Amino acid sequence: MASIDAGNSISLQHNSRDAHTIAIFVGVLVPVLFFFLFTNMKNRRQRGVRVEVGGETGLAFRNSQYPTLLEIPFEGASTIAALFEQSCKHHEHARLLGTRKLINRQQEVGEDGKPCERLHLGNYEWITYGGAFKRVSNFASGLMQLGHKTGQRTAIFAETRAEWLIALQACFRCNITVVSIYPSLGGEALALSLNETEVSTVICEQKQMQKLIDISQHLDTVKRIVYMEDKGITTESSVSRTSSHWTVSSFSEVESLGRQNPAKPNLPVPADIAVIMYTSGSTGIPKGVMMTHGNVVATTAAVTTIVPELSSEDIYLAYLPLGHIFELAAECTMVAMGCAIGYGSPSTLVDSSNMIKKGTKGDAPILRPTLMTAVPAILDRLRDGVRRKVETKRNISRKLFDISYRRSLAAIEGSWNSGWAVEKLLWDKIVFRKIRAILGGHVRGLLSGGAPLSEDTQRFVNICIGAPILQGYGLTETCAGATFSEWDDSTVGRVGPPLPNCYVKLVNWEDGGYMTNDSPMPQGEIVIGGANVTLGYFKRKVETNEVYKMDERGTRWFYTGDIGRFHPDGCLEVIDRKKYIIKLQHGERVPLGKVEAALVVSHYVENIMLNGDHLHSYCVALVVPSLKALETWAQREMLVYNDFEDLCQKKEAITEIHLSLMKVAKQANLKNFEIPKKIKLLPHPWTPDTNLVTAALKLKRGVIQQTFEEELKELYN
Ligand SMILES: Nc1ncnc2c1ncn2[C@@H]1O[C@H](COP(=O)(O)OP(=O)(O)OP(=O)(O)O)[C@@H](O)[C@H]1O
Repeated sequence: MASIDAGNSISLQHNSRDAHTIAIFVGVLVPVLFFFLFTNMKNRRQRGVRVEVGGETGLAFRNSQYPTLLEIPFEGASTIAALFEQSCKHHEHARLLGTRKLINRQQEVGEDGKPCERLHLGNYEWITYGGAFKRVSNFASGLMQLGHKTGQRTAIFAETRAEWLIALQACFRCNITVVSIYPSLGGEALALSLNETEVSTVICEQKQMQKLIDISQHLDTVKRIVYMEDKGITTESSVSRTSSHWTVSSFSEVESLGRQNPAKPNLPVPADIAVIMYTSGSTGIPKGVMMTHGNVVATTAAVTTIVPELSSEDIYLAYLPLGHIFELAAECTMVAMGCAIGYGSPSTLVDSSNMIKKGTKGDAPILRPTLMTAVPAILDRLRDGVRRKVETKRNISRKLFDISYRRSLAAIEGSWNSGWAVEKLLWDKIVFRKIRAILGGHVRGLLSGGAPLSEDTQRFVNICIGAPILQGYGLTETCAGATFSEWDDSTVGRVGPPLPNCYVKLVNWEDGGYMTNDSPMPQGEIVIGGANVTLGYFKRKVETNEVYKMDERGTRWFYTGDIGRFHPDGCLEVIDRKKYIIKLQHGERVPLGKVEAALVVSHYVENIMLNGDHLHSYCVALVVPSLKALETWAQREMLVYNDFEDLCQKKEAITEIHLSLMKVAKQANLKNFEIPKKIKLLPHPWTPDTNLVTAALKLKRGVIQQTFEEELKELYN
């Protein structure tokens, strides 16, 4: 018995040891093995593949999932008008356009002591796809009734709002080409673009009327104005003053005119020009790009493949300028998939936005979007806002944030022992939930584009928002999209493989020394070919022929002037624009935009422009400091100063910001010659109104260099 007992106990011990081993194997090794397998598979996936194409010799890639180029999102949707009509029928009862109710406007005094307007906004009020289709049809009929003829052009001169999209779609139903104009455009540029494109009807916001009145003597072709009504803004006097020149009608008058006089649509074909869109103007005078319906639907088709399971369950927050192709393409994509679009603005986006009345809610927390777009400057601000908020917290909360951030970062970067589901849930619940609430708490994807995004910002926002930050690369000339990083690609600093609607080719830039046989990665000028490449610049044949080329196989190529490199998995990294890669006195090359994107990570920096040239051996920088960050530091240091302007002159402030720039430069592995040796602090913000940045918040280098010529000279003394 005893031996049996002993044997039993031994075999029991054996069994329990075996069970233990199995448990360890199943509980630890299997997940670890799976983790490595999965991570490897994800990281090794070939996202872009080589392709043989026509035209200039180079190295071309296409999207690995699409052997042939995608041109339309659905059967029959070959124009934006047809796509809109199909979607409205298919999603008739789903919500399409949401606008916040304006409760009142109030004049207050801002933090800087200047008067400012604050808005008390209520909930979103919605129009369904069916309702929007009726309004579009009515507005289209109304325009015809007013006397606007097919073949004449309209201009939309307004901030992003539901009526923008209604007017745009209405024009397309009558095959009218729309000229899109940024509301921040100054009088002279406004007159120039309206005259150049021979616009007959301007559709604007009530608040933009005065700008038109001021230049009315210089407008050669405008015959009528349709203004979008704004609650609480009166234009009676302006309307009567202009009536001698133009026919002036309100948006709702045109709709009701159309309702009473329905007209047959005159639908476009894919080759018709849908939009003449002006480029941002970051490198000079904006050029009008002619985009066909075919171009826009090709972009729409491609972008629908980027966001998984895009559907009428999705809510998109629209607030970037619709006059920029990035926003227009995003909204067309949302419409194609039946999503709801809630309108907001950069100055009312979150609770702390400068036009939101204290104690009331920003657009995002009310709308609770699932998808958003952003330009890098906005993501940088979001990151700074979160960092500032964390800094004001008690020591323990700060520590908790740091730990959770570090652990989440390690998980994303592939550490096997962090970021497991339970741990992730814990950090989400106790740390990140509050940050996510800033944008409503439901964002599942954020699309960034239009300019270089710093790796630090991309990662920071990705972790804090808990959603992928997809980076896209494209130009107005390529109808936004050329490449987009993919949903499951957790790397930063790259812009993904080619979109399924185009090829992306690198060609040698010998003068700059970027060659397709460079090692370890091929480099060169980025050339884009496919259905999204637009017709060219309006009335600028010479410039068009310089950068647009048709190859022997019928593919249209656009030479972007940007320099990039392809990673082994077929993803593109944009190095910078040719124009922005400058050579210093001793021949070192500095990609200004890329370096600025790394330096803007300093929490002291609101805006920065790096400057360098072949006459000097070092770079310098003009910096607009963040008022909040610099003043908080100055108070902590008990520095005495009169006002912000005075603070920006203080040696201590300059040194503090310079040190911070050097720190972030080191973290981003910048080379010594890329780091500015001297800096100048400028107290006034660079906004589109100052003409120092574009409507999409990109630097206008030429204008900045001219405006601060003296300051730059001083920095080189
Ligand atoms: N993800 C990105 N990373 C880096 N640069 C980008 C990215 N997306 C866009 N860009 C830059 O933006 C440029 C396209 O910008 P856009 O079409 O808005 O007008 P613009 O080129 O700034 O204006 P203009 O042609 O009048 O100077 C590209 O050529 C590229 O330099």
